[in-house]
Amino acid sequence: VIPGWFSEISPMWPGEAHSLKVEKILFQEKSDYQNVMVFQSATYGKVLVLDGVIQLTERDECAYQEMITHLPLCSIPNPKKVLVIGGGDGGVLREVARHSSVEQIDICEIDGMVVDVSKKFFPDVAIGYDDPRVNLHIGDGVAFMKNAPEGTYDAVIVDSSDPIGPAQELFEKPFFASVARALRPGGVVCTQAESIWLHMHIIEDIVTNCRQIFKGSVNYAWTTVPTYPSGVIGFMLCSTEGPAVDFKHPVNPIDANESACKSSRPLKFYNSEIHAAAFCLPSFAKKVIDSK
Ligand SMILES: NCCCCCc1nc2ccccc2[nH]1
Repeated sequence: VIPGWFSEISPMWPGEAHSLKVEKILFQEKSDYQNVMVFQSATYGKVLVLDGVIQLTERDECAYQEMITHLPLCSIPNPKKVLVIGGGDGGVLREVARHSSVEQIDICEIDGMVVDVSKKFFPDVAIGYDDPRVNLHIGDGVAFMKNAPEGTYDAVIVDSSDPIGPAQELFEKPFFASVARALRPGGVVCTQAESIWLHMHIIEDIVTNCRQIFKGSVNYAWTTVPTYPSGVIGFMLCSTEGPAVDFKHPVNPIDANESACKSSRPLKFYNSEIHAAAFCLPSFAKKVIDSK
């Protein structure tokens, strides 16, 4: 360990470790579910770390939060009811709130400490909780999904950590089936779906499961996040049987400074061109994803 540096060592990326220079550790405690740490980095702002894995940094969180939210919500004409599973930092809520058609934003986060820590150390991310349309549930997203009435949501966003840890069940078939049931016909789901550089086997299994469960369209998109190992992270975009969804051509564009809630800042990353581009994949990934 190099003093003054945080190295992200994890079985999720064997043999490599992204490092950030640490100025000061601001918080470190064990919740009922995981180790929660916040540190001030030298060049990426404050950093949220769960069980030794970087979840977000102030400097580049926009790339992840904006893409995981607007890829699904800009793909359907009039999203009204949205559910977020995970996402306790509030960043996805901040992005969903930009859509004026949205009337109800439910969020189910298993670890209350993540919510409290985000509100204290990441106010520009946790600002999402200020929107009056938000209903926060602290609990297991798997159970929440099972209890959701059939056909409730226009969109579900699964902003989870990784299959190693509390989020494991959010990557399994029964959970995807419960999401499909809770979505209306032609509803959409967007899930955190790992890195094509590091996790092609995990992605292969997710695509196989999604194609069996979601009878609309199933697509993989990706974005660049410099502080995620391999510099990229992806998303599964699926729709249920019903009105066709063409993820690659946003029917409900959001422009750079549209924001339904007064307090949100202009978009830093997402735009309609990068929406379409996000679905263009390198051949080694296309071969696996398009063949399933
Ligand atoms: N809600 C935050 C999502 C990211 C969680 C941590 C993480 N960091 C990653 C880097 C590469 C591939 C998958 C990853 N998963």
